[in-house]
Amino acid sequence: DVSQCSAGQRAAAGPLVRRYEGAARGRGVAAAGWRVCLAHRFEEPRQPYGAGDVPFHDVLRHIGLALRYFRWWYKKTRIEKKSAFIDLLCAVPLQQIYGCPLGGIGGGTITRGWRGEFCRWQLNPGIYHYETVIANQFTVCLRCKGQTVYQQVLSVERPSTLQGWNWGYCGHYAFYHALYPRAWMVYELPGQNVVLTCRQVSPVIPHDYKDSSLPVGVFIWEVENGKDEDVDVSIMFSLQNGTGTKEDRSGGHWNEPFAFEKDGERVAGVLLHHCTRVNPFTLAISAREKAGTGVTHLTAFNPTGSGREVWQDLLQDGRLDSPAGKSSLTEKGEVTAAAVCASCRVPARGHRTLELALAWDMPRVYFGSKEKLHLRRYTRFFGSGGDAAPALSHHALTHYEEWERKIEAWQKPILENSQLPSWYKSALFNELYFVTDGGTIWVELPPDCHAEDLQGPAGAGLSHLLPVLREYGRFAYLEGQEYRMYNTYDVHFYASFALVMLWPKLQISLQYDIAVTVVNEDVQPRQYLMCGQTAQVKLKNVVPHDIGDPGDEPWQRVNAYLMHDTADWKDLNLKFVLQVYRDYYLTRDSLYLRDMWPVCQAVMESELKFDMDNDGLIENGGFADQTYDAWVVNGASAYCGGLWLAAVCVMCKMAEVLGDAEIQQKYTDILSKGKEAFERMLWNGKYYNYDSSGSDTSSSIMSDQCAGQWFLGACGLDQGEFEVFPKSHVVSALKTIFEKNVMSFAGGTMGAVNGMRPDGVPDTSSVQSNEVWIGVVYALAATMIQEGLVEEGFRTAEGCYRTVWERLGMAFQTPEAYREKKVYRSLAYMRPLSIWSMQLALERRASRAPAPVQSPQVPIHP
Ligand SMILES: CC(C)CCC[C@@H](C)[C@H]1CC[C@H]2[C@@H]3CC=C4C[C@@H](O[C@@H]5O[C@H](CO)[C@@H](O)[C@H](O)[C@H]5O)CC[C@]4(C)[C@H]3CC[C@]12C
Repeated sequence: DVSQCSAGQRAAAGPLVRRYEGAARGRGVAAAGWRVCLAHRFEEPRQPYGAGDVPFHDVLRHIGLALRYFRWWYKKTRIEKKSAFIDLLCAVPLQQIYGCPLGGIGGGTITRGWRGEFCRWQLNPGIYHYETVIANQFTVCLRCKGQTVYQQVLSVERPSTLQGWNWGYCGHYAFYHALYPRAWMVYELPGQNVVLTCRQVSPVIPHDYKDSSLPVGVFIWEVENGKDEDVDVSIMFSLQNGTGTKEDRSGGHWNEPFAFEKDGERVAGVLLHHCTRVNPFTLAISAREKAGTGVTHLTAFNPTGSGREVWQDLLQDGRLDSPAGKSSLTEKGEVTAAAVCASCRVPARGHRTLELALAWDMPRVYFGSKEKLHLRRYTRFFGSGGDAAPALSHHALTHYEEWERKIEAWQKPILENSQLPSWYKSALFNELYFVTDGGTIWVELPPDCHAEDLQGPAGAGLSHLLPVLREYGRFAYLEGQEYRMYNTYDVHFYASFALVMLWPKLQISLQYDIAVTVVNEDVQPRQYLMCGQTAQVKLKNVVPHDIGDPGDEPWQRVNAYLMHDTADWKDLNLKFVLQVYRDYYLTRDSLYLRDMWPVCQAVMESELKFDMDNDGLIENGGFADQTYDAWVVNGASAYCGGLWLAAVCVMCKMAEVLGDAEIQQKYTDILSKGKEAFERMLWNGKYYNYDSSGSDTSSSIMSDQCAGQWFLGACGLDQGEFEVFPKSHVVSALKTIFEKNVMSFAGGTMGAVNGMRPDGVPDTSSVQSNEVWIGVVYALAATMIQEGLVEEGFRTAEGCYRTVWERLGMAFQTPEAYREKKVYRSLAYMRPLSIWSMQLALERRASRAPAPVQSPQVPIHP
């Protein structure tokens, strides 16, 4: 039966389905997730942060930076004709259209919008373009008693090309539902009594290091026939050869039909060979053939014309012509497309399934500099010859059920926990999109690679570097789609929870890569834009800001960021040490701990020089020397001082585990001095002051002041002999943040503002104190949960989720920051993955024991 839903159920489904006029609920659609009617409009206009939004005092303060940046930007973009790693002058405009991306980890991603469009592309690693390719569509054809009764492109668009197609599906009769890595689209076909549910599945499976790397997505079409007669149903999937850029017209592209049979399973479709000079690739559209399901194709058609020949072909008999042989090569200026069609008969009042897939094979990739060839992770399973698309398609269509079983087993305990709010379930899984759609790249180590090649001239002495990278490859993801730096480390600190909890080996591999860069240097001098001073790119024994720009040669040349000389940043080294212990605590990988131990000691030695007065506490340098890179800190500070004490604490713990008594004593002494100094200099009776400089804003309430405690709590080092920050102080600080930064800001509906003055007015002393950072808010919520302020934690985080996903239409592009009004900054950002630390906190509360990452999740009772 075609399942129906009532108006009440519609209302319960969320605020974005108010315009839904259909009655269908679809088939197998998850209960929790992000749901939106295809007729929805996001009303609130928001803009990227621009020069016009900078208050006068900031203009004066940053005038030097602005001039230096402009000079650098002009040389980069206009003279060298390259793109800037952060383009402050051409921000990506906000489009409130995105849905779940397709594809596994590190093989590139193709994002579909919630209206079904194919609109965001990342095939060249780390490089995005935002283009809706109009020919990429699903079209349905219904036939009764040998006559076509209905044929419709399942798109609400009315484009100027392909005018021979029937566009303009009425969005009021369909909804989209995302629960990453799956999404559903439910279409009621007006006047037909037929409901289509398209389930989109990508292979993103925790603790899986094979199928999770595959560049594929599957579309399972559930067809429910509510009629009293049989219906022949066809779903046609059309795709342009390319990604919507000018390269689609560069000539030399061609298509060919294919069929692939293995283990008695056959898939058929069309390969679209995209023959560019750099990073050529093949797209494949296909469908699974089975008893009662026919698969037909059209090898090539012109997607810029009327498309009438395609339309008529399908209309005639619900099938495509299926010519044999290859298409000719496209001429310069010409674009080509192909289509595959799966058809079956659905009995009266019955149900059938059609399975289609999209795969893309770009096995060998160059980054912008084109210096080194990299092989993607999936090539170890499917080869690097560029001919894997048929096998990938076959694998996807014959394994998606297994993927779904694994995804369900992973998500079920969380989804079924009635004590968790529904928005949280959506946020937790949907924010995970960034693991794949963060410009992510996952590559193999070249087979002839030696430890010396990796460790650089200094040699890191990391005994397990080679085995780890050989087995699990190298992983990198961007700070943000607009902030094009890989593995930005001060931000990864927050996001790393998702990785260590779900793909711990990728976190370990990433950490090895960072460890290698620590012991190496890059003596090239360059000018830093914030202060204008010149210094070398990378100093020895410090953690880099990032692992490089995909527009250049990441891993080879680190520190793409040139706003500040981050050798003087106070947080990076500490964040490395904290992650090492957190990873060890969650994975129990003692080989990793042993390898990282000398690196931790080296970076802590570097850090010790920031304790100028030898009181056991580091001081900030009077510039924005940490992740809040436009918010000046001077003297002892709650953020960096807190991280420092937490790092010193884990040094003691690691020394204890490794039996290094001398180091343990050294850091125990520092810790006892430092704790005393921290309390004396920063505690004001209610919370920790922003810094100890005594400036006008020293007493600001920073939402992230408990970051050190957050990490200690996550690795079970927050009580007993390891208590660093007095419990009563932590709780008081969190309550103050909740009262001031959360509840006194935007009526408590937008999360926590970064900096609040004690009188309840946001701290406007810098461009960042006045922002809400979504990733910081999720981390803050986790800290609250850890400390027993569970309701406050959920309330705090909910504000961000509702603002981003429901009010501002920023689904699948959660930004770094927004302000109370008008602006946001840096779309599709890494930091919000920190929501997984909320999950860790909940699991810890439920079990009151360390949650080993390999075991199934326990039910949560917040
Ligand atoms: C005279 C002009 C009209 C005045 C112009 C003022 C502008 C120059 C500045 C106003 C806002 C500044 C930007 C704010 C944020 C930035 C982000 C930063 O990169 C990353 O940011 C993360 C924090 O969000 C940080 O944790 C990461 O480590 C960083 O990689 C880069 C600088 C900047 C873009 C900053 C630049 C100057 C302004 C635009």
